Amino acid sequence: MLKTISRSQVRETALRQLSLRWASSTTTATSSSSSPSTQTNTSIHTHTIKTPVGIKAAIASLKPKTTRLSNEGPIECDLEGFQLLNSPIYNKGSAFTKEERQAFKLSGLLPSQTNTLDEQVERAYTQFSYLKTPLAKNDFCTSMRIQNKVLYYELVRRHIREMLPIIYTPTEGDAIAAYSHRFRKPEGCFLDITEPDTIDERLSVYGEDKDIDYIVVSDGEGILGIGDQGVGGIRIAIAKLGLMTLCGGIHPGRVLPVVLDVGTNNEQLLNDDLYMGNKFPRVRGEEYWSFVDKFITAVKTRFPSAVLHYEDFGVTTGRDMLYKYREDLPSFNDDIQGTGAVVMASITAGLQYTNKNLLDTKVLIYGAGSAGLGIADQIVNHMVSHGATPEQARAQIHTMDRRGLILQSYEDSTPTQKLYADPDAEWEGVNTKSLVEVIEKVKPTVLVGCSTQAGAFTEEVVKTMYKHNPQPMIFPLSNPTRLHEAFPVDIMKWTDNNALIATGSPFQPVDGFTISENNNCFTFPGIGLGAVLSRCTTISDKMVSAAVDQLASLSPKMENPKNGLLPKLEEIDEVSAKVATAVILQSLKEGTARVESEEKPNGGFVQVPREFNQCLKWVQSQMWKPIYRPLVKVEHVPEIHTFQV
Ligand SMILES: NC(=O)C1=CN([C@@H]2O[C@H](COP(=O)(O)OP(=O)(O)OC[C@H]3O[C@@H](n4cnc5c(N)ncnc54)[C@H](O)[C@@H]3O)[C@@H](O)[C@H]2O)C=CC1
Ligand SMILES: CC(=O)C(=O)O
Ligand SMILES: [Mg+2]
Repeated sequence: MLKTISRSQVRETALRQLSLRWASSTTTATSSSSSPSTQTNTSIHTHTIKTPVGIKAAIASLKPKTTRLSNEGPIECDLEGFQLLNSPIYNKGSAFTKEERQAFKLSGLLPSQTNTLDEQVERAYTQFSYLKTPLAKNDFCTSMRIQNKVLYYELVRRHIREMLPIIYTPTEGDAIAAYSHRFRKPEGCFLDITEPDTIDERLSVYGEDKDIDYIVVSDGEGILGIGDQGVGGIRIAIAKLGLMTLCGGIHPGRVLPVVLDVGTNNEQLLNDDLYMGNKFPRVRGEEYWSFVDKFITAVKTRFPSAVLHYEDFGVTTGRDMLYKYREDLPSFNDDIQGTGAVVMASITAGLQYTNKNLLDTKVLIYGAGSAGLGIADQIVNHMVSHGATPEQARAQIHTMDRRGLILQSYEDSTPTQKLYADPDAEWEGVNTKSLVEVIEKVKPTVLVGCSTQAGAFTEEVVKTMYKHNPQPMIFPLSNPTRLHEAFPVDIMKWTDNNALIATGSPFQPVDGFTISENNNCFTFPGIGLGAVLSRCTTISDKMVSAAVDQLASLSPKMENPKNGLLPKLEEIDEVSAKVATAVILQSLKEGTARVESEEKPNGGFVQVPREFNQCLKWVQSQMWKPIYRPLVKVEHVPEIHTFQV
């Protein structure tokens, strides 16, 4: 129980906490025999601490200007009254204890009863359930997220199956499309191409050095299958970061959503008086890339240990960006690598279940854009790491776009499409625009849809797949739900319930068969967490492949044919921790991890266990959890805690 605390007690408590945390951080990672219950939740995340002068001096005498963020014990807080209630990181609403209410001048601002987090979650869920439309529920969640992070994440965690489609795809797509009309409160960081020299100043509001672990950036051109949404793209960055916290345990005060407002080609937005972004066509070419260069430089300089995640850029931009800056900073394109990895994991699980060989697998990708080509690349990476040459692997993959099967004679193909183009001579006499004819010739093991063409996997298409495979893998991945190439209920009907399905959005089971949501949320939070914790210099293909193998190994399909290809959503935080562990171990193996060169505040260096289960425990100990912790009143604490991101 927290009592009113005097300055000297505060100092004592703070110092005790610090020394405890520092002491325990020495043993956490290195002690292989400690049980989970004795493991301390000591994060390697560090930040500048601004505590009262006396404490500052004491801290300085102990070691440097940084302290550790922990996941347990009291938290220092310098806010009070309305400011505290308005700080989503610290706010507990009706759960502030009597003592905290007195210490933080909250007594007159709250009704007399104190609630537990359980009671708050129950009340919030009842309010959520009353709301009639997904968008109204999405608004409710947004408002809760900017009021109280612990309550929000605990609410969503407990109702993840029901709430994920509200806070993520498909509802988030509708919320983004309506961004300027439903706007209430700004969140995130807006970078404006008309003011390229203000990038660092704009980022500086979010701190410096080690204040930020993870950044999601979008220019809003290719949002969730609904195309160009301009400045509304800020919300995909916010949504993805929400999942980084929910599934990947990244601290919600140490993330940064960024939109690059470079204009929009969406006529509807350009003609909308309420549209809140730059009202001119997208800037391209040299000016665009010079803006992006400045952004990357600013990120590297200001937040040198942050991981950068690209989301929903246009088809060629996203790819160019990934490869241009890949060696410069730890960066990752979710639509290319995250999606590729989860599809490869589903394929691997399907191959294990049907007892087929990876290198004999033929894949037809319908929709050779960012996601489709990312999937193709990931399949190649995986085949190569399992013994194929890149040429052999690419020969197993066929791609189609709006022109039909991509042939070598097509001059307007992108460089990546050209890698997968089929020789014209092999396709003489075949109508390469017909999906059915292409399937007849290729006889693919797997058909992947990321074309945004609703209903493209017709009965004839699916039955042709089934004719050549007793258990065809059919993955309609296009979001939102209405754009799916086929619905699972039809695919199962047309294949006598024999298809192995994974979808882009959630679907109900069909005849007791779970339909796995082949969502990249099974990969990006784990890959991102692994990159943050390993402090890797780059996110390599092999690190992504390690994530694939780990995710596939968690497939529940072998246990019961009615299970899905991927684990249950309810297990996603555990899945992410395991994926992160595989990524960290791979990074250590490759020598790109910097975590072990991080000096601990009490001297010595972080040591990450090499044994999988021990490393997993360490990873789990680093993950932020939505629990209320006692607040300790101090005069100054890191400003980062007050951000609403
Ligand atoms: N489930 C998941 O985790 C993810 C799903 N997606 C979804 O995948 C879809 C595609 O996304 P992106 O690749 O980013 O878009 P994109 O615009 O880069 O690619 C779409 C591709 O589909 C092709 N296409 C259009 N009409 C076609 C037709 N009639 N026949 C064959 N191909 C056709 C286009 O030529 C283009 O190559 C979206 O719906 C997106 O929401 C994307 C990323 C992750
Ligand atoms: C899920 C996702 O990243 C997309 O549809 O773009
Ligand atoms: Mg995306």
